[in-house]
Amino acid sequence: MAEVLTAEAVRDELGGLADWSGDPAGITRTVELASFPDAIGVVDRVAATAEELDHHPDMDIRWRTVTFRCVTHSAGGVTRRDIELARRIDEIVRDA
Ligand SMILES: C[C@H](O)[C@H](O)[C@H]1CNC2=NC(N)=NC(=O)C2=N1
Repeated sequence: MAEVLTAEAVRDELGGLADWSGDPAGITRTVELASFPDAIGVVDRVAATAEELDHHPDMDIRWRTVTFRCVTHSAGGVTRRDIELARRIDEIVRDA
């Protein structure tokens, strides 16, 4: 099973993930899209990537604002898999 990162390791990784915040309990990013359909489009693309990685973010949709939370539920905290997922979410948001 993937190991939960230390607080220091999460802080280091967040240095490369400027739009994310959090700690070993979870990392989050909130994004406001231009419209509700745009928000759903982003969620749909993130869902496809999550299936590809077999690693799934929590996603909270409020009209055109989406909050992503990455935590490895089976490990009980943030692992490298969450950092990779966050990077992939950033790519999808960048292209939206
Ligand atoms: C069998 C499969 O790998 C697991 O159920 C995966 C699926 N996606 C997951 N996603 C997340 N975020 N945490 C998990 O523990 C997790 N477990």
